[in-house]
Amino acid sequence: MLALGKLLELTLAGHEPAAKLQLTPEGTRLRWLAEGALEVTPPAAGDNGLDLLLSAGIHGNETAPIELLDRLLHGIARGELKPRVRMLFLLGNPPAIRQGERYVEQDINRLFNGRHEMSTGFEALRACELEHLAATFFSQPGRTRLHYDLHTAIRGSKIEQFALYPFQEGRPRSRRELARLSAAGVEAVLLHNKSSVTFSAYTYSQLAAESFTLELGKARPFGENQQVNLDCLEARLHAIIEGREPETGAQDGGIGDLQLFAVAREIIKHSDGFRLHLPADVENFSELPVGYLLAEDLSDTRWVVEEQGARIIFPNPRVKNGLRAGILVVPAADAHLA
Ligand SMILES: O=C(O)CCC(=O)N[C@@H](CCC(=O)O)C(=O)O
Ligand SMILES: [Zn+2]
Repeated sequence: MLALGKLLELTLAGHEPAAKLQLTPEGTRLRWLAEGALEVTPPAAGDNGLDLLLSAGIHGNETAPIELLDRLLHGIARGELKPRVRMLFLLGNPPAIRQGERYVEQDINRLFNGRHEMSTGFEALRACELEHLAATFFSQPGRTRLHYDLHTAIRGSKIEQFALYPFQEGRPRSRRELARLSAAGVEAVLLHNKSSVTFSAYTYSQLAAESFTLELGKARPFGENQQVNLDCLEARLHAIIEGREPETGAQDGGIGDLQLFAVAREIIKHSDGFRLHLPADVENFSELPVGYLLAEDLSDTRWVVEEQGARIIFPNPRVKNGLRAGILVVPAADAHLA
């Protein structure tokens, strides 16, 4: 196997490879760009015009997606997986991955879309570097751009695998991409309704990629991900990478059984007085009845459920003040698909 295929090993060891460029016998080029960053370029004759960015480890303790990228890269570096797409592999927060923590000083996934400029510390610098790496990768005109930012969640979920679709004013959601996600085993998609500071929001709004945050199960340490079943996604990624993706049914409008949700409200923690009235082990997509007192904060702020069919995702009272402590979602009435 080509040594550059061992991006995860290099990153865990904090090593810079001596040789930055390597070729497989078929002519696929692997180029190390920075810590945790590797570009894969197929032979020109086989290139099908897709630029695919796969990122994981934006949160350092979400290891199943990191292991998935590691398997894909090993396959490419061994010549078993033969890419027909340009690819950029990014391991988002190497120090946090080494420590097995979500982040070290601050959550990188709150520092994109320029937010890093208002902050300090290495995570702000890394967010800036990741933006540049993605912008350079997606700078070639006339190509199709796709970004999957792979995560696992802090808690269990009633819907195991789901995606979050960023928002940009006036831009319709892609039926084709939703069908592709459905075929990859994703069961639900949450449609954001405002711009955001996540990595997928940045590549979607600034780099014109089709971008998604994928939540693939519950976060566990390296080697303990037997319960996270990535078989369906992995098979679909193999097919995308090798340019042999079966028809998704999107042409006849089909997105299968994919459930679509809209953001009703984001719950923001404003102070240390914030109290979330949910059991510690509540699962994502748990339904909440109308009238339920979800949270309270200083100055008599009360978050009471008003929406029929509301469900909670990502409840987390431990976030820093000013950040999102949960999202209330409802079934999407109008998805505006193209
Ligand atoms: O499990 C949780 O509470 C958080 C899971 C997580 O990290 N989710 C992402 C979603 C990003 C998005 O809204 O697209 C995040 O919060 O960064
Ligand atoms: Zn995450």
